[in-house]
This record gives sequence, C-alpha cells and structure tokens, in this order.
Amino acid sequence: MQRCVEANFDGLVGPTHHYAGLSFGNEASTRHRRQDANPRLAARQGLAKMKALSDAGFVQGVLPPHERPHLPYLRRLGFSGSDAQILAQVARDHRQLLSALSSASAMWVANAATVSPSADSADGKVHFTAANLHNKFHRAIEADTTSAILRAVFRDARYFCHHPALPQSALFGDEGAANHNRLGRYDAPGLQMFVYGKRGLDEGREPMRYPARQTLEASEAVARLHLLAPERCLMVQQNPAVIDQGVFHNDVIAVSNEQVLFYHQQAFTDGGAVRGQLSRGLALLGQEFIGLEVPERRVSVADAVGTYLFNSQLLSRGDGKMTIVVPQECREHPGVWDYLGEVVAEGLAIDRVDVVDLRESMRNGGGPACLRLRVVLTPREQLAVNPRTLMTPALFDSLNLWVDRHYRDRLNQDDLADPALLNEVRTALDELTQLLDLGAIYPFQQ
Ligand SMILES: N=C(N)NCCC[C@H](NC(=O)CCC(=O)O)C(=O)O
Repeated sequence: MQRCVEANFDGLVGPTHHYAGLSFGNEASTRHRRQDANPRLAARQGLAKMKALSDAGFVQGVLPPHERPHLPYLRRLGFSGSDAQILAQVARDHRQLLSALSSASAMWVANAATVSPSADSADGKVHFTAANLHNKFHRAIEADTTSAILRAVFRDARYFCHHPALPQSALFGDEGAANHNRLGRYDAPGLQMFVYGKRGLDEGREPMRYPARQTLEASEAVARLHLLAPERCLMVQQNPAVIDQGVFHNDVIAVSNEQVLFYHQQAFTDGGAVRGQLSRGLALLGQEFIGLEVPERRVSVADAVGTYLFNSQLLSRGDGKMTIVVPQECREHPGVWDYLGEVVAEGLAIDRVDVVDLRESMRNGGGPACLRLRVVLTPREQLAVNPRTLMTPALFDSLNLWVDRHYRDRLNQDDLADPALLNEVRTALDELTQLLDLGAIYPFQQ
C-alpha cells in the first residue's frame, strides 16, 4: 500500500569540489582552505549514502551539480576574451573570485530551497522557494539553476508550485531548508518551525563574531508564499551565541522528523518556549511532541560542531521507529558515541544508528543533512516526480561509472584555471542531463 513519505533528494557533488575557505563562520571551511580535495571520492561518498538509504527502503532522489566555473557570471563581471583567456586572467589576478565561481557548494541542497508539504498549504500543493543564499557570494549564484533543476524534477503544476528566490538583499537573507523544520505526521497538517539568526528591520539580539545568514523577514516571506496557516507556523530565533561558535545553520544544532525534535540545549534563544509551543501546537492537531534535548554537559556545542551530531538524518522506518544517520566523525568521538548509544538504548523514538563516511564534504562543513533536501509527498505526488531522478540500483551504477569517467581524483585552487577542466565539466553535465532526463537546465546548454 502506498503511503505519504518523506523523500530525500541528495545533491550530487560536482566535478570542481575543492577547499577554498569561502564560508566565514563555517569553521570547517576556513580550516581546510587550500588543501587538496578529491572530487571523485566526494561524489562516490555521496552516492554511497544515497544507495544505502535507497536499499534500506527510503525514497531517495538525486539532484545534479551546477555548471562551474561559471563563465557567464565572469563575463557579467566584465571579463572578456575566450573562455581560456578569462580563466587565466581571473586565476592570476582574482584567485578567490575564481574559487567562488567554481565552488561545488550547490551539493548542499539543504540550502537549495524551503519546501512545504501539500498538507500544510492552503492550495493543497507542495511549495518550493529557492533560497537566495545572500550571505555568501559563491552561494548566492546558485538560485537560478536551483530553480531550473527543481522545476525539472517536480514538473507537474497540478501538484508542485515553485517560487523564485527572495530579493537578493541582506534584509531577506534566506538559507532554505537548513533553517526550517516541519513537525508532525506526513499525512496530516503539521507545524512549520522557521529558525532565524537575526531580525533585519528591528533591533534585536544577534551574533557578534560570525554572520547570521537567515533573517526573520525572509522566513516570514517564505511562510506567506507557501500559503501556510499563521497559527501553525513558529518563528524561532537561533541562539546567537552558538552562531558565534560555528553553528552557521540551524541544521548544525537540531534535526526533526515527524513529531520528533532532536536538539541541543543551547540551540535556541529560549529552548523552553520552543518546546512548549511545539507541544501545544501538536496537541491541537491531536499529536504528541517528542522533544529530545541534548544537555551541554553531555555534548558541548564545540563537540556538536566538531562531530556534526545534529547534522544527521532522522528517518522513519515502516515499523514506527526511526534510524539516525550520522557522519563517522560521531563514531570517532567517544563522548558523542556513548551518548548516541544511550539515546538508542532508551529507544524513545530512535532505536538505530547508521554511520556514513562523508569526509570530503564534511571538510567543507557539509554533513549528511546538508546534502539532502526533504520533500514530504503523497502517493500521487510521488508518481508525479521525474522518475529518472529516483535512486535505483541501475541509476547508482550509471552514476558511479559517470563519475569515474569524468571526475578528477585531486583538485585544488591552482587547477581551476585549466580550460580542460571546464570542458570536462560541460561534457559531464551534458551527459548527466540526459541520464536524469532534465532537459537543458544549464546556461551552457541554452
Ligand atoms: N548546514 C548546511 N545545511 N549546509 C552546509 C553548507 C556548507 C557550505 N560550505 C561552503 O560553501 C564551503 C566552500 C569552501 O570553502 O570551499 C556553506 O558554508 O554554505
């Protein structure tokens, strides 16, 4: 029997994956700046996670990388000549700019868009708002291609409604699903909790050291666009003190699934109020809230950032319990691993831990949850998804072969000026659009 499910769409790591230290406030990004990356291994690690979840019976999709280096953008910034001349000039005079326009950051699709299930929207459609990712230039250039990709995967206008990114302005800084949790059963109206870092218009608390990437005004706009009932929306502030400790998105300190919120004691400015609002809100919907709060004395904020314990995936199995998918950094940390063991032994909601190796992505601050975009779908909506983007054993094999054919196993900033790399990327992406039946989604295909 078909049922409502949460499908996870993972971003496939692009061929230009490298470490450039582009994300101030994301400490892993800063720490690994200029180290060698292995794009082939990175893509294979991501595919292995998708395959493992698909084999375990979860609905798993794949979203393609973006075109990088982004030559149209370089031309827009006044560089001219052949592609090779432009790359040589930018590499010589503007090294960080070339990195920004070559970053494979679109892999972290938790930042691609905010998604609301049809059960919550007044028009009964699934709503998507592409994130403007205003705070970082290398990410702000993702929105247009993200929109084209989402439209190519969720095509059917009877079920899916797509909104362009909010205006590119600090006032509306929006980082997508990484700052959004939808709580409640998949097949009934639920609560949507938007987590913002600061207010854009009014005075209020904000971090001092690192930027707050999400504003309240952006979250409110997304809630309006998605036609959500205001009484079932919560606008919650992330604790500015944890942003200053490297928690650049809410999904680095909290994760939800159905009625469960697994979160750190210091995640919010007022954790007690959040808990109360979620309990009362779900009670009104006839559902019980399960809040799993992790105390600072068991797992410090620093250890949460170091291991990405909360950047995990909570997945509902058919038997009523949940699996938590964590990065292997959690297993390597005795305190965090012991704590996870206790959570599972208690078995309140989560009774199984799966460990994944995503080292390449982790070194840029992207764990299991960063790499996935969650989309709750009814059986009809599932049938309307572009079927070629859904993971199967055959697609897994084709994508691995495709990666082996086109990806390098070593890449750093110095390689980005190589015109051969640009050709490799375009050849690879052109093939990929056919493999996934996406049509012409990239600027170089127009
Ligand atoms: N938490 C979630 N949902 N996403 C993680 C995004 C990581 C990404 N890193 C980067 O963009 C680093 C790129 C570099 O430095 O090369 C970012 O900071 O936006």
